Amino acid sequence: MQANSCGHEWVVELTCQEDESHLDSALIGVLGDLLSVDNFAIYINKHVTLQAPPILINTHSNLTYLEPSQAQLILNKATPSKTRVIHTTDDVTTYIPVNHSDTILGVLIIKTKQLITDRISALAMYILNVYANQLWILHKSRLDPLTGLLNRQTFDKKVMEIVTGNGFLLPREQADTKRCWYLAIVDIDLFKNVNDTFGHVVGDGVIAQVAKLIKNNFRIEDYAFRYGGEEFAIVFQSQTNTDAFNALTRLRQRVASHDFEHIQQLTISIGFLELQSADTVSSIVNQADMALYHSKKTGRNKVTSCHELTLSKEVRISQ
Ligand SMILES: Nc1nc2c(ncn2[C@@H]2O[C@H](COP(=O)(O)OP(=O)(O)OP(=O)(O)O)[C@@H](O)[C@H]2O)c(=O)[nH]1
Repeated sequence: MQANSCGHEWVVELTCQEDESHLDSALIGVLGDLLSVDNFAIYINKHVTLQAPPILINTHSNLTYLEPSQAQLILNKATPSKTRVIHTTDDVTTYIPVNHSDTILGVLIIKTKQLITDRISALAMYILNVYANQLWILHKSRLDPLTGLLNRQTFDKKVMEIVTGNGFLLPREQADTKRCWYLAIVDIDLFKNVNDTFGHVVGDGVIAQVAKLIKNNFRIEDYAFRYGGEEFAIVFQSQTNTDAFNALTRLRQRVASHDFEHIQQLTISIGFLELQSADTVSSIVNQADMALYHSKKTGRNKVTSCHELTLSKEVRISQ
């Protein structure tokens, strides 16, 4: 796309994007037009507000692929709004930070035979600032204001991405160990009593506190959502159903032993299942809900695996 000297068309192209993957594609296109070379790579921290390593977004880049930890080292050396240039005998590498306010969200790496002009470098920085602002706005729009967890609207999309294998999956430390994705639905037990006894303000505080315990109990590459009023969804990776059960049991125990302000004790009930590639979002949620219902029905403060529930029903039917 051609743009006038101040890049007006490029800014419009970036700021009209409402979807993060489309925003990434728009940035790749704009930088391709601006730089007129294919030798560039864009590494972005997709978690935005969390300290997570940056990942490559233009995966067809001609540059040597950097592992997230290597890209992180480059990011650590970056200063907001300052370009860094390294000359070697064969070429010149230019590093341009992607920053929002004083936070560096990523880096653009350009390899050329000759130093790029100051105008191109300044325009690239300007485009990256616009991209970072738009990324920030999209990120904020995915969050629930009370808990800071991902909101309900983001849930279906993220689950679909994972089920179809199109999501941005951050690499795990032991990348060679196979892990599966699981979905858990978590519901606060007898929460109506909290509201009725202490009022909605205390109730809101309790919801925020449970959200914090959920966040602290899972990994940075897992996803936690506020699914409804006092209901949460966690999409996380585990090696086996038993590992998933244990992780959720740890959360259940942490909530049960947590000292909540005003209220004495609080428990949660959980239902979970492994995500399969043929599933639809509604069937996944239905199955998790069934397992959750079982936890509630059999006394609350429990974790039920959908898999175990199905097996035990089959055993009962066959008896
Ligand atoms: N404070 C507060 N309360 C909420 C919010 N959203 C939903 N609730 C309340 O959460 C309560 C949920 O109650 P129920 O669905 O009856 O379930 P429960 O009392 O938790 O009982 P069980 O789920 O059967 O253990 C209702 O009183 C809702 O008004 C919220 O955002 N803030």
